[in-house]
Amino acid sequence: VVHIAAVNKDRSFDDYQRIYNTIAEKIREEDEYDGYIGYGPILVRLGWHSSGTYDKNDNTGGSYGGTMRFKLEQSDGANNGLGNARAFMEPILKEFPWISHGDLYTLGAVCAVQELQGPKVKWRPGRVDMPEDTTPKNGRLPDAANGADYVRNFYARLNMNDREAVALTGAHCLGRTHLKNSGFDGPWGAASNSFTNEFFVNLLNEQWKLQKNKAGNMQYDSPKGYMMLETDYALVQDPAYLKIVKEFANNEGAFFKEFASCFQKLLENGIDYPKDAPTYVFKTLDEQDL
Ligand code: HEM
Ligand SMILES: Cc1nc2ccc(F)cn2c1N
Repeated sequence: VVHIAAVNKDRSFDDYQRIYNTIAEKIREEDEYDGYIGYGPILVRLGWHSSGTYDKNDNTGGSYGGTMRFKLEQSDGANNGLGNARAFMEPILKEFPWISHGDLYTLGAVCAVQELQGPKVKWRPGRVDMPEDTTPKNGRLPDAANGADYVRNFYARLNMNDREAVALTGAHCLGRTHLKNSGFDGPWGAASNSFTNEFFVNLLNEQWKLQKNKAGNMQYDSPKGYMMLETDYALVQDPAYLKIVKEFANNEGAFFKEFASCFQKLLENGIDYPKDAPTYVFKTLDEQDL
């Protein structure tokens, strides 16, 4: 499968910055969502899950075709709860009908990372909505009840190495788990809406106890009421991953640098960009004094 980015000469940086600002202002406005966590974390998850179906072996899946808009992909259990993120995006699609779903879902994720004080993430337009029959089969998104070998294998399918895998999982500094979505119990204590390296600091500093939660699923809980998935905890069980976790826990800049590059790579997996395709770095609302 080949997906060529469509270079739309009628649209400029300002058009996309306007969509960025609309999303960012809506995140700021609707701050009560999910116990005042806000929509940022779930917008990051929407962009990530739109892209996480990619398979480097046949170049299928990924963000290009915007197939997250179809009910088949939405019915994948791993996508439970993302309807709230899609509902958030409905009015944006109405106001800007010229943007593709793939571009909007990935732009929303970049906007959320930046507005939650994370690193600047480069973004390129050009994804083109594909028909329903191109939707990848369910089952490509990861399952939390696994260890390091599974995690390494899963990320290899997305063409991500150990450092990229650890950095990407660092997005679990945001938001929380929800029993009704995933069967994992999210603490209110550690849930956050600012992008930091705390995921790595907590992994190393908290005492973790593997136990069955009230839905009968295994998760790691800490005395402070924090939680980690088995796939999160795998990052301190595997010596190669552990080394990177320690680096990112002690150097937030190194984490930000790696996250910025591999999050863009994740959101662009499977897409061929012509050499005249533009690359955008959006300004935050704060940088525009908005
Ligand atoms: C092995 C890989 C991964 C697994 C098994 C996994 C699993 C999960 C699960 C079970 C939840 C809770 C969903 C809910 O109950 O609402 C969650 C939340 C989340 N995940 Fe992951 N995840 C993985 C990787 C990633 C990556 C690569 C990113 C982004 C770069 C990411 C971003 C998020 C965010 C932001 C949330 C919070 C969403 C919210 O607060 O509504 N995750 N993840
Ligand atoms: C704060 C926080 N956010 C998340 C998101 C997903 C997950 F699996 C764990 N998380 C934790 N501890």
